[in-house]
Amino acid sequence: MTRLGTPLSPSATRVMLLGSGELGKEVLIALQRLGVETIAVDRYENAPGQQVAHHAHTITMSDPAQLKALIETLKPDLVVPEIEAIATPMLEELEAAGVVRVIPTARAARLTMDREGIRRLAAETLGLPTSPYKFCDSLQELQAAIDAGIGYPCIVKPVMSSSGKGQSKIDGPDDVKKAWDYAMAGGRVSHGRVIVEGFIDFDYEITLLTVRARGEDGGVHTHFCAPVGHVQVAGDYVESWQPHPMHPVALEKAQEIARRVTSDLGGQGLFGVELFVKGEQVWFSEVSPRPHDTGLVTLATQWQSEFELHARAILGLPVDTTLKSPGASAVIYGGVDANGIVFDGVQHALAVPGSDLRLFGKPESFVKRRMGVALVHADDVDTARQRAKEAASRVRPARAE
Ligand SMILES: Nc1ncnc2c1ncn2[C@@H]1O[C@H](COP(=O)(O)OP(=O)(O)OP(=O)(O)O)[C@@H](O)[C@H]1O
Ligand SMILES: NCC(=O)N[C@@H]1O[C@H](COP(=O)([O-])[O-])[C@@H](O)[C@H]1O
Ligand SMILES: [Mg+2]
Repeated sequence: MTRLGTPLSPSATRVMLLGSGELGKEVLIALQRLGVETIAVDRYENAPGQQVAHHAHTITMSDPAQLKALIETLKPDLVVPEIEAIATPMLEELEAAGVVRVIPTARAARLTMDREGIRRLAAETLGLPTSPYKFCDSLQELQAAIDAGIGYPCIVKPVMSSSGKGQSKIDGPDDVKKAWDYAMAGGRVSHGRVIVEGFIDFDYEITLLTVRARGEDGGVHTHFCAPVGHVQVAGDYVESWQPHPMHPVALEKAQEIARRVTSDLGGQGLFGVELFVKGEQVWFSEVSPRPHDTGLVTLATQWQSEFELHARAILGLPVDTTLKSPGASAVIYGGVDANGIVFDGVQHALAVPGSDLRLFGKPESFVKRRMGVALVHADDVDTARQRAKEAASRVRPARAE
């Protein structure tokens, strides 16, 4: 049975987010609406989620000592990882000692923290179809892996990175050194290890948002959202839409892969299962044991967004993954390197029929930093995609005078 308390009182239900970017901000808002006392932690001050939580803390989350000290001092009921780069072995220790419950589990956070843990689990333990891959610790090993069978084209990624940071495609021998150097510069935590993956020539890719939530019978059940289609540029999502139509055989395979990987990771919460599809063939790519950036679209398309679903599932509450309307999202990049930027054109953007915006409030903008997103609901996905791109393009980030 779930009992929720009153925030800022001794009865409070207290939840700590580790990472408080745009995705965490929406989870925090969903928790706030249920009267949960929220603690937003990030690596820099005034992160988006810190601006809406009851409490804000800034630490190096990859430092086990700092993480332990904060959790032991604040003693939250739940710890909710929002990014990969966290000292997850410390979370496992604290969970094992009964100090805290980690969402979905500390083991899931550790396995998905780097590409090696989750890829070996999916491909080698669970036998799920994936691209061919190899892990390499040097340029020489990378070249050898390509020559020994991965071949061209292939994709190189730092083992610990996200949103395409440090990722590049290799089309031939001339690109190998460039890709290695780029990976070394782009990882979240310096780590001289990469994965090289054979290139999958997919028809389309989806995120299958999958929720493990407790039912009234007390058991944990798996629920699927309608497939989210998306377009990625340089490994970073720029556009997503829901629902993405799928051949029934491919959809069944996608759900089976998602069910198997999320059941193994266990616990309660929402997962973003990334899949590549070609005809009736489906490959597992990776999984986030938390809301997914491409799932921002659900703020416009579902009765319960992926953030509300996560909040409900982690609190042991029932969920409803029903679609409300077709819709789409389009990313707004910073376009400039500057602090405290301004956004012009918001009134024109919101004049697009069915549109909404999220401006995340990140204190510092970079040319390619995601600073906001346009959301649109419409009668069909094609219209929604056109309108979302139009709305996003009408927002013009600029340096403050
Ligand atoms: N083996 C592959 N074959 C073809 N395309 C790929 C492959 N691996 C990655 N991609 C493309 O690059 C995108 C980003 O890859 P991936 O999801 O592994 O990176 P990421 O940095 O973890 O991104 P995010 O954090 O946004 O999920 C994929 O969504 C896909 O479009
Ligand atoms: N693909 C993962 C993803 O989208 N994560 C989201 O981006 C934030 C980091 O943004 P930043 O790099 O701009 O600080 C994270 O905190 C999370 O909300
Ligand atoms: Mg991805």
